[in-house]
Amino acid sequence: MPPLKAFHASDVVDNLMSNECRARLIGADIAIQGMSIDSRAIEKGCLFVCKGVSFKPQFLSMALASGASAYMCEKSAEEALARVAPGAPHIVVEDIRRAMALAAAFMYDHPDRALNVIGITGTKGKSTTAYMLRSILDAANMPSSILGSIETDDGLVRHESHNTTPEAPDLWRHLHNTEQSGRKVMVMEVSSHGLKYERVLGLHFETACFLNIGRDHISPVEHSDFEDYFSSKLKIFDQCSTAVVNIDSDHKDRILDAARKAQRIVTFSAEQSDADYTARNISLSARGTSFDLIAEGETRKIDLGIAGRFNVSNALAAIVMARLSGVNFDSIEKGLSSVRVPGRMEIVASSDEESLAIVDYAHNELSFKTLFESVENDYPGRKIIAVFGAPGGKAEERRECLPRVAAQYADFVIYTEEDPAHERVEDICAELAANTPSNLSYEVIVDREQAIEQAFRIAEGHPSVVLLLAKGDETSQHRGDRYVEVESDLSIAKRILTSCH
Ligand SMILES: CC(=O)N[C@H]1[C@@H](OP(=O)(O)OP(=O)(O)OC[C@H]2O[C@@H](n3ccc(=O)[nH]c3=O)[C@H](O)[C@@H]2O)O[C@H](CO)[C@@H](O)[C@@H]1O[C@H](C)C(=O)N[C@@H](C)C(=O)N[C@H](CCC(=O)O)C(=O)O
Ligand SMILES: Nc1ncnc2c1ncn2[C@@H]1O[C@H](COP(=O)(O)OP(=O)(O)OP(=O)(O)O)[C@@H](O)[C@H]1O
Repeated sequence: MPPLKAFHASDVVDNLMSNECRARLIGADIAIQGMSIDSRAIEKGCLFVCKGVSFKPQFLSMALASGASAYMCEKSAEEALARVAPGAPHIVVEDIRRAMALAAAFMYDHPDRALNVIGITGTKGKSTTAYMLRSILDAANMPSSILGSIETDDGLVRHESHNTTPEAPDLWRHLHNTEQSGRKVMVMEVSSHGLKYERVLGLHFETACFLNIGRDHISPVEHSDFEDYFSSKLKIFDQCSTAVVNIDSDHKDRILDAARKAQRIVTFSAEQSDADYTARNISLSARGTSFDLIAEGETRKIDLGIAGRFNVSNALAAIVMARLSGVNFDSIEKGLSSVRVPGRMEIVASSDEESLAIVDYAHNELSFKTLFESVENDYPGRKIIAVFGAPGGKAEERRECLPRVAAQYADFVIYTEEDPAHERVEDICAELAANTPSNLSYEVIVDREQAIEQAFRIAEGHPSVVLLLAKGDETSQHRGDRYVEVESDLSIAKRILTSCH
């Protein structure tokens, strides 16, 4: 691990107070180094943060036994925690989420000041755009870190991600690691939850990009309504130098209005000509897309190594952010032609191309509409068979809108498991079934592997496209409190199509 400065607990308190975050040190002014929010991953000498709806006092006992030097907690938890950790030095604060974010930025010494931090928000396309930008930066020999829903790679540590935007102490550690690894750029997806729950408080984005907005993540455990979801996302412009805005998005006037907080606004559009970066002559094929980029007074041909009309919009966003990072057009062309985004628009075909599967991450109304529309355009005359479900315990609106959108395009759907968490897959599928318009035929097969096999059986004998949706190349299902390992949709599709044809 790279060197990290040690502080005294009182330095942290002073820093919080200077940021208008009330804090009080109780006990010895002990040395602390680093910060942790998880008692199962404690580094010796760290400050342990006691927070969260399911926090238990025994996590604090575990953290101290594993070597944490001190802890931070809210006033309301102080008494209960002092009982399990008598005499342990601690910092008491009024708002733990704010305090942990500001303290982490301070203790990791604000690595964002030495980095080009690029934040991408929007309802759909964040991961895809991040991967496109990263592919361009690679082509330009500018290695970058990435934080997003697919993976976390900070130059020193690389693993699958848990959250799209990590909790603040993890975020600042990844920024610190990025700086230590010698990388100069951090490309990160910024979720509405990341913004709402202060995970990115204190972080400065050189560039903040707003891709689009649609209804999603509205449920008792997420956003209370669309306004809460949308206004959370708009907060990204409070902390950036340059705002990049897609003027094709719904609610574009409000987005542009919020973007005025930035020093500069750059716009892009795949549909209109009055943006700074636009696309013309879009030509789609099953395996990729090409278009003319009109920007900076010139026209250039761009070949995109990924299918789907909506990806032109993502590519434009990546191009703008690459230009703002000083990348030349040769590297942009090279990076975009070779891009692969795991689990997004991944096409698997049988040797005779008669059977075709698309593994994609579409799972809400906006992405369903764009994906189905794109498939209908790109594969005229083919039967469309879709396999999907809906997650347990969140985004419940999807159970109503996904069958409705599918019915406009698909010939047959199979409802199946998709991260049921604490609900029964049968119940979720029954809701999807009850919301299915009468013109769409469907079947419920709870086991996802069997559902996919059945989709290919139905497809046999007709030119068709089988859409395996919402899981991408994920290798786990969220069942109860556990993430159970399963074979990914991509792997199942490859296995079936290569063994049967
Ligand atoms: C409001 C918020 O930021 N919630 C996040 C937060 O939860 P929390 O603070 O309530 O913590 P908790 O899960 O109740 O656990 C309590 C604490 O005990 C600790 N713990 C737990 C077990 C143990 O043995 N020892 C221990 O120390 C945990 O590390 C945690 O700090 O910290 C947790 C651990 O880091 C996150 O999983 C959790 O995200 C919630 C559940 C979540 O996953 N939310 C989703 C909806 C989300 O954020 N999604 C967005 C993407 C969606 C979008 O596009 O907008 C995302 O950015 O991922
Ligand atoms: N610009 C876009 N507009 C609409 N739909 C899109 C767009 N880009 C991608 N999609 C669809 O959304 C799916 C998810 O894309 P991606 O993973 O890039 O989005 P995301 O914003 O990172 O999603 P999430 O928040 O769920 O992680 C894709 O598989 C595709 O079907």
